[in-house]
Formats: sequence, structure tokens, C-alpha cells
Amino acid sequence: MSLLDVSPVVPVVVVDDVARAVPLAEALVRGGVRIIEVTLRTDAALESIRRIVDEVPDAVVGAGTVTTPALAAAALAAGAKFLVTPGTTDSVLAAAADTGLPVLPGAATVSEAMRLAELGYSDLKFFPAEAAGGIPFLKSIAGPLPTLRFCPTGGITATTAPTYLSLPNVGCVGGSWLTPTTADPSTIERLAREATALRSG
Ligand SMILES: O=C(O)C(=O)C[C@H](O)[C@H](O)COP(=O)(O)O
Repeated sequence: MSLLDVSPVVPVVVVDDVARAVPLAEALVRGGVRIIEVTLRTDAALESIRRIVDEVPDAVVGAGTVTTPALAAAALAAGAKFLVTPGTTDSVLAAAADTGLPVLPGAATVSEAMRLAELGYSDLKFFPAEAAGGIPFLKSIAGPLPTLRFCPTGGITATTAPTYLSLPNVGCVGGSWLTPTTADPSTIERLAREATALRSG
């Protein structure tokens, strides 16, 4: 199964406090969202991935913000089940592929998307979605690039997600709105439940 088909919404999580990781992942799973992208932007990120892997077996946790080859290797060592890159350089893509994990590589332009297609990637992250053209961009490229599917991420909200999800070249959307840094587990569970209902939207 493609990463794009696990959940209509992929929560993009920034964890500042390792102690928050497991309760947050449990709340997402209770709300029906099993996939979690932990961004490697904080010191707590790798240990958070480790703990979620160990303690929340129903979660499928991956690493986001994979911007260097070293981060790809570190994410694999921490137990990440997939990798997401915001953009794609040769070295990051090679290191990500070397891990053997599923990779969702980032693209923001037609040329970047075509290059990734040439390399065999048909499921891409479209980042930063809203800033790089959003829904009109995705509609425009569906004609010339019909084999590509996207997970748009960046600036998407619960309000705009349904329109993205209605596009034929969108498999899921990513966003941080499910896991606000101050939210308690019951709020995250509710936001997750609302997100799972979006597939039909
Ligand atoms: O860190 C990465 O790897 C990224 O690609 C960035 C994130 O996907 C976006 O920051 C999430 O966007 P928001 O939902 O607007 O907060």
C-alpha cells in the first residue's frame, strides 16, 4: 500500500518534549489516524520516534524534514517506517533510498516532479503546497503529468483539506493542524476523528 493511501490526512508533528510523543500518538490512533510524520526539527524528534515505535504498535511512524543524508540514516536507526523530504537533492534522495524505507520525496515545481518521475517516484509530497500554487497548481499539472499523485503539505487546514482531497491527483494531505503544540490528547483525538471523515469530502 502506498503511503498516500493510509490516511486522508498525514499529521505533521513537531515534538518539543519527548514525554509528549506517546500520548500524542495514542490520541491520533484512537481518533483513527495511524500514520504520523515526526519532523526531525527538534532535539526530541528521534527519541520520540523510538518511543512511538516501542509503545504504540498500531501507529505507523515516519520521519519528516529529512534534509540531509545523516538524518535519513538516523531516522532508520530510530525505527522510522518511512521518510518524507520537503525538497529533493541528489544526496538526500540517495541516502533515503539506501535506507530501504518507503520515501515520499518533496517537489514544488513541474521540473522537480518530472525529475522524480524519471527516477521512479510516482507518489510525491507537494511542498509548500499553498505557497507554491495550491489547488490551481495541482489541477494544472494533472493533464501533463497524469501518473503522479501528491500529498500536498504546507498551509493546508481542516477547511481547505476537502477540496485538495477531491482532486484526482491527490492521495492525502499533510498538516500540522491535528497536533497543535498546546493541545491535550482529547483534542488531538477529536481532530484526528474529524480528519478521518474527510476522505469522502
Ligand atoms: O518539515 C517538513 O519536512 C516540511 O515539509 C514542512 C511541513 O510539512 C509543514 O511545515 C507542515 O505545514 P503546516 O501544516 O502548514 O504546518
